[in-house]
Amino acid sequence: MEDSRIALPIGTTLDRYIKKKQDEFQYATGELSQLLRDIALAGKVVNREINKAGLINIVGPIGAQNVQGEDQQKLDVLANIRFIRALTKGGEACAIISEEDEEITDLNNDGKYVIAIDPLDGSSNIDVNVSIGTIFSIYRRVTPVGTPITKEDVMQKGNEQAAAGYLLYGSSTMLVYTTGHGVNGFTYEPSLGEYFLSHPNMSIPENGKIYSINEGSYSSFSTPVKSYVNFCKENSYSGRYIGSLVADFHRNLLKGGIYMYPPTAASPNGKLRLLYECNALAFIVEQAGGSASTGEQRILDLQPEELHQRTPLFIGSKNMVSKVEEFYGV
Ligand SMILES: O=P(O)(O)OC[C@H]1O[C@](O)(COP(=O)(O)O)[C@@H](O)[C@@H]1O
Ligand SMILES: [Mg+2]
Ligand SMILES: [Mg+2]
Repeated sequence: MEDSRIALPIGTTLDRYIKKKQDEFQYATGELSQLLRDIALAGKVVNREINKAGLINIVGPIGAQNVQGEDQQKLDVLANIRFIRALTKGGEACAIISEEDEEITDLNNDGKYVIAIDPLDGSSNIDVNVSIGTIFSIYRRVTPVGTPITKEDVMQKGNEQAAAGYLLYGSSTMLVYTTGHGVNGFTYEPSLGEYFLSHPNMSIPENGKIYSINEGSYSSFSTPVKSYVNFCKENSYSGRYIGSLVADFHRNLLKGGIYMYPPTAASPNGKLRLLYECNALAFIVEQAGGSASTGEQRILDLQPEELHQRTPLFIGSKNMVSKVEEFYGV
């Protein structure tokens, strides 16, 4: 017999939710909704491939490097193909910036939106069956529809995002997104092939006791970062670091915490990319009541100069991020 303590009524599907919000906020004429559906659909395909990755020879490196000199994994490349294909077929996107492509992928000049995407985040965890994700940002183009896209369309500040989200391929698969009216999370039910609203109006605790950082690089952290890490230890915070940004971020969003990727000897500007990693999560965290900073400046105010630009990132519970900024002297 079903236990009423654990059996939840299955309610709102992603499709129904998007439709309802579109009617409520009229945030678009339907194209933005369609883009979210396209991304959600590609996410289902990628999820299926990840689930059987070890069985169909798609784990491991592909033998090439991306523009940033990182070894591409087979799944990085496959996920990139899946998302680009879905966004191309949809017709709403005029351009895509991807971690896996050196240049902008030009699509339909009649599309109104520019997409920035990290198709597979947490590549080093693919082969070891640990949670990985996809991160995306959606911007409205600034040049007239029907004309070729320009640098202006692509190099927009994070605070211009129309929507942003991530897919987390974890112990369950989730889609979390915002269109600037709060953050909502949907859990994928594979047997029904549907995402259902499971985490409405997500908000991050103002204070947290989890810190996530690759402490192996401690010796090359700057003094403010070392001081903050020591502060976390003195206060007996829990150290939790999966090494998949999406997964670390998602845990901290639910529980309260901070994720940090500061400048290190190996990555003097930090490792994470502004356009397709940091901006999306910064928009989400702010919509959930948290903050995202370089240590000295709000992430969403940064003016991008390059497609694959990196930035230091401190993101999570508001009071934790302001404590880091205090150590920076902000
Ligand atoms: O191994 P490190 O240096 O701690 O870096 C881990 C970080 O690198 C990333 O894997 C970078 O993302 P990609 O896997 O998309 O390149 C983040 O997900 C993660 O938080
Ligand atoms: Mg990534
Ligand atoms: Mg990636």
